[in-house]
Amino acid sequence: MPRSFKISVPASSANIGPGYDVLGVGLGLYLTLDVEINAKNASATNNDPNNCGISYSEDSEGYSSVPLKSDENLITRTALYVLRCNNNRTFPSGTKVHIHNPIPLGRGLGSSGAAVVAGVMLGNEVGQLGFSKQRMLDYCLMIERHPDNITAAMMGGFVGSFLRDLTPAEMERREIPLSEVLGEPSGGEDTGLVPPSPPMDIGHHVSYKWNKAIKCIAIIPNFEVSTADSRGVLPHAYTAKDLVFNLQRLAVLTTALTQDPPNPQLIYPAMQDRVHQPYRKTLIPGLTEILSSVTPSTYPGLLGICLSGAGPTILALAVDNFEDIAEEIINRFSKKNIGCTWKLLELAYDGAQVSN
Ligand SMILES: Nc1ncnc2c1ncn2[C@@H]1O[C@H](COP(=O)(O)OP(=O)(O)OP(=O)(O)O)[C@@H](O)[C@H]1O
Ligand SMILES: N[C@@H](CCO)C(=O)O
Repeated sequence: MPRSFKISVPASSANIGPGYDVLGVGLGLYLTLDVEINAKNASATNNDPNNCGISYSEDSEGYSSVPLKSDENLITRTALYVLRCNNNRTFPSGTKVHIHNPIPLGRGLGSSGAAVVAGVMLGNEVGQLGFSKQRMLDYCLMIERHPDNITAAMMGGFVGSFLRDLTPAEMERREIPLSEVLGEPSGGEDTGLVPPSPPMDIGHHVSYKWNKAIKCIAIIPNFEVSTADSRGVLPHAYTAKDLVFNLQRLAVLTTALTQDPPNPQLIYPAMQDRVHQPYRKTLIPGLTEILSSVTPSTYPGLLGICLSGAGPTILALAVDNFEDIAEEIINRFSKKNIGCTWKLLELAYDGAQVSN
């Protein structure tokens, strides 16, 4: 039976300063998948062994580099994971997925989180599995193992999340190497392996309010930092002083961003961090100076500034003066010979959606 639907998933910015692996906001920049299932048109799937033809719009980020084989592309690989956990080896015959991706890859705007959420939703839809968003988050967490980007992408808005304690057996299932969860690209062979299903209700989250006057300025440098590399430079242990520094700010920030009018004297210091940003300066030239020198007193309208996710994008929250704030940060990066683009984004309040 021919069927078509669309999946849309927002970009996201994680951490928001002190909330490393905890806070995230969905951003109004959407990865979209136009999906067609039409058994009569099977040739359009490019003879893919999993029955799935993939195309990207030419203006998509990563257009010339993302893999188009269903067992290599992060979106369809994730969908195959969900399907194979649920007794389907492949996509339905004649599945076509056309992707439009405006989210820059490897820049700290949650491109992989959006791809994983889109992939889980795709598996859920084509397999007609009927999972709730909460259950789909479990699948996402088997792939992207920190909850901040995927919760923001799935649920939208401003969210805080944590992972529940797992039993030893659940822990073993969740810590299975990613290659065994997603399967290695097999060159077309179906290995027949059934991947591990996720434990139930791994992620817990809460949605905060957000003062809608606050806009997000994303200043996006022209180089990539992979999340894995950016996590690799972090220490394994912290002093109590540094942890308390972050906890105090985290507690204040979640409410400060709801207040009307927003108070820059509260928000700016509450967005400081000692857990990840100081260590990531080795990967992002100029980071420390940028974070400390663009302030609400030099740029009225600015509320706070931080590294977006694992970087290198800088996220500035502001109610006014957007262009001047962006230009100042772009100028500071240009002194390090780094070019940037910038976007003014609203929050994506609704999160990931499927529509007909
Ligand atoms: N739309 C997409 N289609 C296919 N692969 C994608 C897509 N989006 C992201 N990816 C994969 O995810 C990788 C980027 O993931 P990574 O976690 O390093 O960065 P990010 O998600 O953009 O940043 P952050 O997690 O800090 O917000 C890309 O190099 C690509 O392999
Ligand atoms: N919390 C994550 C977000 C990036 O995926 C990090 O900072 O590494």
